Amino acid sequence: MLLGAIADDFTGASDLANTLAKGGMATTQFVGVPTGSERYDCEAGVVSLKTRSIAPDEAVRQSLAAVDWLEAQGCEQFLFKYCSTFDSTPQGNIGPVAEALLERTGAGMAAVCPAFPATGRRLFMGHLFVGDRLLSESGMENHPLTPMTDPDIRRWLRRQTKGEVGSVALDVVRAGPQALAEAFEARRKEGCRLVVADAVDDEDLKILGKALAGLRLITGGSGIALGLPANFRDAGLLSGARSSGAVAAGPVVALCGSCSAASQRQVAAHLSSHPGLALDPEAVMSGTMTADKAASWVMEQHTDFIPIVYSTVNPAAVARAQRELGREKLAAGIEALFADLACRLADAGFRRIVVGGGETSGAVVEALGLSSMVVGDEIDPGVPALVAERDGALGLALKSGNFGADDFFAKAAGLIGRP
Ligand SMILES: Nc1ncnc2c1ncn2[C@@H]1O[C@H](COP(=O)(O)OP(=O)(O)O)[C@@H](O)[C@H]1O
Ligand SMILES: O=C(O)[C@@H](O)C(=O)COP(=O)(O)O
Repeated sequence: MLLGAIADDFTGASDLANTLAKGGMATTQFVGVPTGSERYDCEAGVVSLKTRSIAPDEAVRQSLAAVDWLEAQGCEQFLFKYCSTFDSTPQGNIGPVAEALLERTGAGMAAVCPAFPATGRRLFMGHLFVGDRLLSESGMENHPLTPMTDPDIRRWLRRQTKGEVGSVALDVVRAGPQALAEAFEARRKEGCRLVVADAVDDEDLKILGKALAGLRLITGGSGIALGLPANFRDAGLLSGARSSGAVAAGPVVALCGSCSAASQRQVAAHLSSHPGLALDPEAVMSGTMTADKAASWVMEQHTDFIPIVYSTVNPAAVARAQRELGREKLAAGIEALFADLACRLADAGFRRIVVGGGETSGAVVEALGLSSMVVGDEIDPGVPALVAERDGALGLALKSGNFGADDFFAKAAGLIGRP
């Protein structure tokens, strides 16, 4: 393993794994920190954690366990992947985890860059934009767990860190890899251990990647990885072999626990020509709707029609249900139903599962007891086809709430395996 990454959620891990695989690295996504002494022969390993919204101390503990394991696998460069909208609170977890990783890896300084231009996330003068809006006016200011009320990533990160935060502006990035590497070194000498770098398009990210060659630690969204495979290729370290998992073959189901604007559009588009079962939160919490009932409904459908089970509703309905049933309890109840449903269907012979939502994906993949997934072709920007081993090949797609075109569910079903 050459490059070891730690991602703070499962769909984010999948997003990063997609970038690395597209760049030509044989990539494996791990479910949590693997136990045991097995050595994996992939070129990039991405450990998926669920640390974005937990207590900072626990996020640090899990991230350090991940970096120790990756180092034991032979990695010499490490990447901490967080959300392209920098999802975090004034307490963390990006700053505390990044500082702990700096310490553990012995890195003198690490770049910070959430930019992901393909999905409209751009960083200019330290300010993060989503499309043509500042982050704090993009809807992310209303995020239920990590409201992003300040678009200045330098200022936001400074609130989370003990050490100084520096920055390099776009003109320095565009001066090229050499000048940029010198600017990073200058910031390090000034005492900055985390340095926020602007990036507006993919070329900027490729320059960044080149400037970061050989550094022990990098942090960012998946965009920061765009230029990294070329460093390993130029050093003659890549085999050029495509990761080839077995092909999943069998019935398919889609599960969506994401309520994002993109997921609402995708579920509505899917329902116009495919069967769907809506999970009513009250029915889930009272036990009127169970995984057993949902599984029976799925099994009654013709799987060629890609049935979808979803809890997706608009923000007003989410707020109402959270008020009445309790936000955390409800989230956990719905996640548990999806997790149980996925297991029942996989046990019943379903071989392809498309999941919408980061927390939902984490719950499903953990319940399925998968340990790793081989990363295949891209379905839509940021979402690859995955194949895992569970009594034979199991095809998966883990979609970040905000990602994917309107026809995502049908398209993914066709790309993660065959009937
Ligand atoms: N109808 C609903 N009302 C309230 N909460 C819901 C509803 N449907 C899903 N949830 C919860 O909302 C959260 C959605 O998060 P997630 O799966 O990460 O999606 P996203 O990637 O869009 O953030 C999950 O914890 C899920 O259980
Ligand atoms: O960087 C991104 O935007 C994604 O990779 C990501 O982390 C998405 O998180 P969720 O929207 O919570 O799925």
